[in-house]
Amino acid sequence: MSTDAPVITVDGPSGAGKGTLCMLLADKLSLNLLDSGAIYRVLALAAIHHGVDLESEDALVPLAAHLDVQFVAEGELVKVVLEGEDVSSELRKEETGMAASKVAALPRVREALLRRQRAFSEAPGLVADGRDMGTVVFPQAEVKIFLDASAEERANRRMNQLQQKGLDVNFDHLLKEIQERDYRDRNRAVAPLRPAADALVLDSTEMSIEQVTAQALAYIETKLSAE
Ligand SMILES: Nc1ncnc2c1ncn2[C@@H]1O[C@H](COP(=O)(O)OP(=O)(O)O)[C@@H](O)[C@H]1O
Ligand SMILES: Nc1ccn([C@@H]2O[C@H](COP(=O)(O)OP(=O)(O)O)[C@@H](O)[C@H]2O)c(=O)n1
Repeated sequence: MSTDAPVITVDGPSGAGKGTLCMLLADKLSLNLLDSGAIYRVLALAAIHHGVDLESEDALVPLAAHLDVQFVAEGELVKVVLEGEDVSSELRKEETGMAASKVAALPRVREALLRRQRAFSEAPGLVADGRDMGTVVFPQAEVKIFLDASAEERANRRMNQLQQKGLDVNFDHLLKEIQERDYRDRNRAVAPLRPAADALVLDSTEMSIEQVTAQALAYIETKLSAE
């Protein structure tokens, strides 16, 4: 991978803070951003809208290969348009995340989405957020980070996030959903969630967003200056 367009991967389970960290890193380092989870979420929504069974690999592969999605930057936010329809708010719902983890368990579906994800790697470089960025999609990435936190802390963060949006949420229900999604992501046959052998593992359970960002930036600087 060319150092003209370095790739920084951030993988980890739901609620660990990947999206937050990646946005800050892309902003501070002026790099492109890939939210790979959004692609799996969009595919799950496309399947639901078209009445396609979330476990039918044969029906999902062509949908994945021809996914008509646009990510439109609108100031700080990104509007997600699926087949001409703004699906941004539907995209972030917990049930969409759960549906995404079902379609993401299918090997040929993952294969069909590989090229689309790799196309994000262009100058001046990329920060890639997901589950298999460092292990499968960008195995040659210059910098790999695996961001973790306890399931209880992640459920707590998700609860606060949803409450801030004015949604009524139940901690036990969220924790159960997070654990179910973790199990599916960690135990699937292809591209399971695990740290790459050469990743820095950061446990953010007891860390603030500022501390995580500072540690990640220091690590990135060390790695990129050693290239
Ligand atoms: N280190 C942290 N400490 C406390 N809250 C955090 C931390 N990192 C992220 N958060 C908050 O937790 C929630 C989930 O973070 P997010 O970045 O969406 O996680 P992920 O992308 O890994 O699912 C957000 O509301 C975010 O502001
Ligand atoms: N690179 C990726 C990204 C997401 N996914 C799947 O997509 C689901 C939603 O991902 P996400 O990153 O948007 O979820 P959160 O971490 O934001 O909850 C995950 O639970 C995974 O099953 C994946 O399999 N591979």
